[in-house]
Amino acid sequence: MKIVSAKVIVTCPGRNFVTLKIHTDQGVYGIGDGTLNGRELAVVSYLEDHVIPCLIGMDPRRIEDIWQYLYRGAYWRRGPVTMRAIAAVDMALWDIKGKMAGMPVYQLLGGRSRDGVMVYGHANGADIDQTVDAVGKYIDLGYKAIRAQTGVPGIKDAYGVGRGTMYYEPADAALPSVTGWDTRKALNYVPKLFEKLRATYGFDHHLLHDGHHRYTPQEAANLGKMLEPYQLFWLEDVTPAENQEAFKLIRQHTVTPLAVGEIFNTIWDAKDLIQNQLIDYLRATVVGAGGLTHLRRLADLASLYQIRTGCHGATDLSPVTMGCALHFDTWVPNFGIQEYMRHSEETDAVFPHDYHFDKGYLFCGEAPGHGVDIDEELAAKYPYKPAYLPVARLEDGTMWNW
Ligand SMILES: O=C(O)C(=O)C[C@H](O)[C@H](O)CO
Ligand SMILES: [Mg+2]
Repeated sequence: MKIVSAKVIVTCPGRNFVTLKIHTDQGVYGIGDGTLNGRELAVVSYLEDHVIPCLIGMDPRRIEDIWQYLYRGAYWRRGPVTMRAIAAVDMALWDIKGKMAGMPVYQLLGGRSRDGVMVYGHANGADIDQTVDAVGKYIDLGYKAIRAQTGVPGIKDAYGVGRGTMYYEPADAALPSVTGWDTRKALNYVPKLFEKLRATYGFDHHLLHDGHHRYTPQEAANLGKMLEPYQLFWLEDVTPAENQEAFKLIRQHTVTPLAVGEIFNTIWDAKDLIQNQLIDYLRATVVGAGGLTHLRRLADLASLYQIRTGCHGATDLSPVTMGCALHFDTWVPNFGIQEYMRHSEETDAVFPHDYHFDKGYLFCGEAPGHGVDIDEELAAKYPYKPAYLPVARLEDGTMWNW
């Protein structure tokens, strides 16, 4: 069996997606996601100019060998562009293997560990009252877990407060828009949101919050401590994780569960965090961390330390990644939760899929492969549109982490 051709499809049904389609000499094809929000065309070039020429003639059944070939063979290891390109190939190859075997991907991974995949939705509002109302709407929709982000008085366009209630699309401008940040203001306000959420809805639902890399380790420890009475499911990306040791300081001061890793590319980004038990949930996902082949290595290492998975699932990850993630989540023994930011109707139409939401859970389908396809004719109607993530600056103009 051989790979005979592969192509990259870029489409923008409301936001940009990079999709790889690999064809084999047996008439079977596979689909993979390589979207890198705000830097999409770098992955397109990496795939078209440097990966696809090497794939032609290879045996698509050799998923592991092709992964090693693209990782070790590049010499230049890791990084978001390389690892997303590898992920796109990997997803397409698992899709092909599933179709050849007549089995859904979760069966190939080892079979079902659970009936459904618990997800969390994104509630946000301009202030505490609006955010509390938004959480109520998610509860009415049957969600068991909800991430809550609020606008903060005095902070321009605080992270997580989007346009619309069901979609949050931060990559919103042809050049990066400038948002603000002020830790003092956030520390004054965010705990009050969770106080009000618990007072309004009680403690039956899981609540989550994303610090989006804004706090220093000391500030993060302070926030974690202040949030303890509200029993969060997790506090995410509370400080940047390039320095994995930084989490020791946070851990010493708070029992609020910590999640990190949506920007991790490989197991090396998470190794010390995992082995020192500095986090509780790992946010790495299929497109970010080199596909299913590499993500399961991360999950296995994490399982030795009772750390559970919580795959990134924002809308910049295409339905192809969501499909793969749901097969992974259905299998992985140390599953924690799956993020689920709904895609727009236009996106869902471009990527027909067989997963579905019901009462706070997502369910992957039983179609052979990962169950997500691309309607190329429809995709062609939505050409690429440059869109950047925002940047963040402090009040005095200093560049900060968005
Ligand atoms: O979903 C989350 O937790 C995020 O932090 C979303 C990110 O801002 C988004 O994926 C950036 O492209
Ligand atoms: Mg996040």
